[in-house]
Amino acid sequence: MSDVLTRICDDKRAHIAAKRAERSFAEIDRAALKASPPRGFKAALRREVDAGRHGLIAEIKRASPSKGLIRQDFNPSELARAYQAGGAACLSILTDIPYFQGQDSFLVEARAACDLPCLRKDFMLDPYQVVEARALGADCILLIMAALDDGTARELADVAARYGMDVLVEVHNGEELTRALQLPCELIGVNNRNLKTLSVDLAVTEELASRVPTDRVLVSESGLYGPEDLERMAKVGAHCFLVGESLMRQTDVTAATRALLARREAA
Ligand SMILES: O=P(O)(O)OC[C@@H](O)[C@@H](O)c1c[nH]c2ccccc12
Repeated sequence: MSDVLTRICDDKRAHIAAKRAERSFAEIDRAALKASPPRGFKAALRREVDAGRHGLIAEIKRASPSKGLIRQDFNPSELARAYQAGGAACLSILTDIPYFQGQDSFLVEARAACDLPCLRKDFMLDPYQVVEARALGADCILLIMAALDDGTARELADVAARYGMDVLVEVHNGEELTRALQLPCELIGVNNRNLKTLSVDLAVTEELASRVPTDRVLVSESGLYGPEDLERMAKVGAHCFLVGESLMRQTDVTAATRALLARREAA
């Protein structure tokens, strides 16, 4: 039986082939070159960390393979504005359709509704998707080391750089981290969720954090619910966070974002 990540990536390859038949590479390339200029994603996170604050990447995600439907009342523009008002530094928007009920239009709408840099959250396997991300307005893309060989990861990172986008490189174990550190990418995301089994453990960030050089920006991803989880991650040197479900389940997203970022006076 194949694992979740393998199934997602197999479906993604078929999806990319269909997209390519609909809209040629030359066409999306033209759209990418005309797109609104990239907002600095990495710079926005660094600004927060340098000011002694938590750098939050707040995620717009309607559903997931592990949780099913997460949010009923789902309006990407409103969510983007709510996250910005609550103090998020950046946004992450799921565009994968079959597993996350995402849409490319969610990225376009969310970005247009706020000033925050936006990550296209998807399973990137082909340069076509990277150029398409820029055409949709993305400021950053995600590269998942568990889904990519070294050569492809390098190629996708190079394409992103050529189009002025930042790259968040995601790892889940020491071997993937070693490979990620060979890439010319400053944002290293440690995913507390194993994408093959979907199990979550915050100890993953604790185990890997000390191996991330201080000139990189460490982002702890997944399974973070309250300020105490952020403080736990901050203790091992992670000051940036990617949070989805816990915020998406709240009625008042702005208040929830503020509460998540609130730090104890003594801290
Ligand atoms: O909803 P959570 O547990 O707060 O997690 C957010 C984010 O880290 C998660 O959605 C994620 C991390 N890496 C991914 C890769 C693909 C899809 C989704 C993800």
